[in-house]
Amino acid sequence: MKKVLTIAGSDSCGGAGIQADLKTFSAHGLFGMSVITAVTAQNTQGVFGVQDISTELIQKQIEAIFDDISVDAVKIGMVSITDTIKTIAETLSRYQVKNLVIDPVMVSKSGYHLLQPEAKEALIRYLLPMARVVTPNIPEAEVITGMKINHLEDMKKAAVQIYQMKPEYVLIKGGHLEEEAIDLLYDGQDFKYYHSQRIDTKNTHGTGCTLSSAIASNLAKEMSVADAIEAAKAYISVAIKQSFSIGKGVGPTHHFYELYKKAGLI
Ligand SMILES: Nc1ncnc2c1ncn2[C@@H]1O[C@H](COP(=O)(O)OP(=O)(O)OP(=O)(O)O)[C@@H](O)[C@H]1O
Ligand SMILES: Cc1ncc(COP(=O)(O)O)c(N)n1
Repeated sequence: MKKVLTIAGSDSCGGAGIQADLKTFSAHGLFGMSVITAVTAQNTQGVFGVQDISTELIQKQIEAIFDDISVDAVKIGMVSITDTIKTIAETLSRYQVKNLVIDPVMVSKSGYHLLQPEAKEALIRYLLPMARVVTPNIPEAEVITGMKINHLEDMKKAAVQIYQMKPEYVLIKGGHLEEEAIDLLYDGQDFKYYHSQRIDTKNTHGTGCTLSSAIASNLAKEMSVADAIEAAKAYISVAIKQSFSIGKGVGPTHHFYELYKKAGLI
């Protein structure tokens, strides 16, 4: 059984963060594990409070896993503050970490700053160079590069700039584009596009968390990066199509991979 770890924040309403990640791992038939960086009080309408976990406990969670268990892939999501980032980078650097996917979570769909703006530099400096794949959405790619992204040509320029920050692959997600939801992969040489029809729904809470966890799951299964993203894109597209309303705001995606496969949806 392949084992996948998420290092991220808890989302009390279960649509994003640790909860979305663990559901995605299970839906891929994998064993999921978690290191919780922060606990958020959150629902479909907003984030109402955040408690960062101490750096001591974050370090101990990581050590407890890696000292005992072999980990086939790791996904990093919400990391909140500079101290958390430094602790994660320092602790992970003591282990052979395979297939690290970093989703540089910054602002929630409801507009809450899940990464303190001043922690951006630490994310770039300490975490990005450890990544096999980094998966910014367009607003995150804008913050990381300092450039405005309006169309595909801008996405390409941003991908080249982020690649210089030393991840192995850059995937810029086009969920925030107006037309098609095109994602762009750059490996330092070539660009690859992942197309999907834009699905007309407001229920996209946790789409980025789900996509990055699906990529980590597929990498754990020893797929190539290009194939892992292709399969993850198929997964998120169906998960968005099957999304539903819980509460009054932005609802979650739905995770039933095996069911989707049997139904011929993937
Ligand atoms: N309405 C949509 N229809 C189809 N695909 C979408 C839609 N919205 C997002 N996607 C896809 O979902 C994936 C996640 O992209 P998105 O840009 O939403 O990430 P994100 O903003 O980081 O998500 P989050 O912040 O909710 O975690 C990408 O593959 C993107 O193309
Ligand atoms: C703990 C946590 N991690 C990540 C997100 C981003 O997801 P979204 O942009 O859909 O709000 C979130 N809302 N909460």
